[in-house]
Amino acid sequence: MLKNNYDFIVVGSGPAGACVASRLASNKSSPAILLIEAGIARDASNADILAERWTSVSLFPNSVEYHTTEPQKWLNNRFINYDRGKVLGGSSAINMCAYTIGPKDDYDRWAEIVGDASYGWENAVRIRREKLEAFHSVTEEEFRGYALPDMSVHGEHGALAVSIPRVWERSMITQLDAAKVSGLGFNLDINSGNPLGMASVPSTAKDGLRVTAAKAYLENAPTNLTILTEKQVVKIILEGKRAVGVQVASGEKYYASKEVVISAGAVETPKLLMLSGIGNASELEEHSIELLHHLPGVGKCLQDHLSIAFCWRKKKSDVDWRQHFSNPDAVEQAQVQFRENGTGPLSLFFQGLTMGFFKADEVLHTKEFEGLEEGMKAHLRKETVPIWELTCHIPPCTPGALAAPEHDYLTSFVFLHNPQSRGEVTLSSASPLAPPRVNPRFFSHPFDRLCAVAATKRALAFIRHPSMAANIDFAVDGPASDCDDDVLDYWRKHATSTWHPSCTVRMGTGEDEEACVDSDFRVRGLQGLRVVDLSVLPFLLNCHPVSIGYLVGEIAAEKIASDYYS
Ligand SMILES: Cc1cc2nc3c(=O)[nH]c(=O)nc-3n(C[C@H](O)[C@H](O)[C@H](O)COP(=O)(O)OP(=O)(O)OC[C@H]3O[C@@H](n4cnc5c(N)ncnc54)[C@H](O)[C@@H]3O)c2cc1C
Repeated sequence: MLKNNYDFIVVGSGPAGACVASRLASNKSSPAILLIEAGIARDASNADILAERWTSVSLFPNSVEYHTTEPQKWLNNRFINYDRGKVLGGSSAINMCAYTIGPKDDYDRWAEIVGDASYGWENAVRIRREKLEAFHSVTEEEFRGYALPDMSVHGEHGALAVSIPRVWERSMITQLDAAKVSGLGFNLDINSGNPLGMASVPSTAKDGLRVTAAKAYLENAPTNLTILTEKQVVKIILEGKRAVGVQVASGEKYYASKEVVISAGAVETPKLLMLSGIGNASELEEHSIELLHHLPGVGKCLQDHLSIAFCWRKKKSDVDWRQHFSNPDAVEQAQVQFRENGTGPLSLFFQGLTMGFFKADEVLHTKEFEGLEEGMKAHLRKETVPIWELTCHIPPCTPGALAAPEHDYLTSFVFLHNPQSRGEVTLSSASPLAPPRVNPRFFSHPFDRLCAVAATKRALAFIRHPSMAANIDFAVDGPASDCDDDVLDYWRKHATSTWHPSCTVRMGTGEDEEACVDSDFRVRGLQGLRVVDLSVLPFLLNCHPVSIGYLVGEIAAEKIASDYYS
């Protein structure tokens, strides 16, 4: 029978929560850990095939919390998709499996902002080498000139499988060769600490199968780790200024003699804190929630990466997957073959992506740049810090391409890094089952708009370079012209979130009035309560951040263990 008392309770089983729960449970003192997840425990053996990573949100509807933002004023008042994983493993079970860690300068900035070397590049490398990564590089000889992982910064025996494809698709090679000759820049290892240049990006996968946080950390859980699924935590129970347990929607209460750790993600964590009476006094008052602890920064400072897709019709096909995926019988056969012996089309398609991070120094000589605070300006000038990202090896997803699926397309995404727009997560009601209001205020900052124009022009210049243009017939979806107004108009009409919400329960020093947790993840002013997920980032790192979720989990587990068991 399920007991009610534990040493630690962890709420949410995404990359950060699964990692912290599993690492604490493995401590030699064998503490009793309860991990509570609102979503289902999806069978890891079902169709988690990497080649089908694009369809995970539609393939597993019962693993998704469907959501949109508030209307985005600077994006023509559009509602932007804000889905999240609601399943064991969190969003790692529905994401696109791109594994990037970002620039080393970001880590050192994080350490500097919060005054704690644990977050610096050196320690991040130690954790990835010793605990986190199980790097598989099985690339066949003929492709090795395109990827050479720097194994001095990667781990080989950690919890999370990270892989580079065995065989690379033709169109990826075209894109990487073009990056080499066009001046865009090429990178043999996007995760070396310097992400600048086009590269083949590794995946959180092994042998062509997605690896979720649940697979990496929760399979074969020790008996002192109890995992409860389909239980939504609706309240953190406080006794005075100490967290002592949680209550779930069905009414049961669970108690933690040591600590409660909230890892519900950057949207749900601030919501849960506010529902529990921890947040900005005036906002709680608006919803008649009793204020137990005034913490003004809860839900503030939301950051995310804005992105946009462009599409061109190709003259001739240089991909093999279009015909495959448009034939349902072939898809079914390939699934059977892949499940039987891991071979066939599904072992070849979309095993890798071409992706690169880039600077755009023209934005450094503008009034928008001059308007930024000095620390940010200095950071943007650092050697490894990008302004934008280009991803190319993507199936057609824009309206023009979807309307004529019988053709081959080049689809590219441009992402904005170092976003300056700041949003917030607020309550829509005091009911725990009501979705929160999410307002990223995308594109509200002039610097983001400036960078969108610069990034688009640079991306278009790459596609127009003869090495890429040789196979382009005409543009299908993109700005009407290269002039700034048309580029901005295209972004306003079509830009989307990259589903990288972060920074809503920000880590910081005592001088930062809106900082909610200290660098040991402790909620300021309370005992027995930590937040461990992407909410705590002081700024959104310039990468796809699942890697940072795992890193945060590993760092928190070390800190908590050292407080209780060293
Ligand atoms: C569609 C999509 C594609 C993405 N693609 C990529 C990619 O290719 N590469 C990359 O690096 N990143 C990607 N991301 C982002 C990445 O997956 C997330 O940044 C990462 O999973 C965040 O980790 P987390 O631990 O902070 O939270 P989450 O992964 O959000 O996990 C939080 C967990 O807490 C649970 N929970 C929430 N509230 C409660 C509650 N009240 N009680 C109990 N449980 C609760 C949720 O159900 C969820 O399982 C993508 C995200 C999405 C949605």
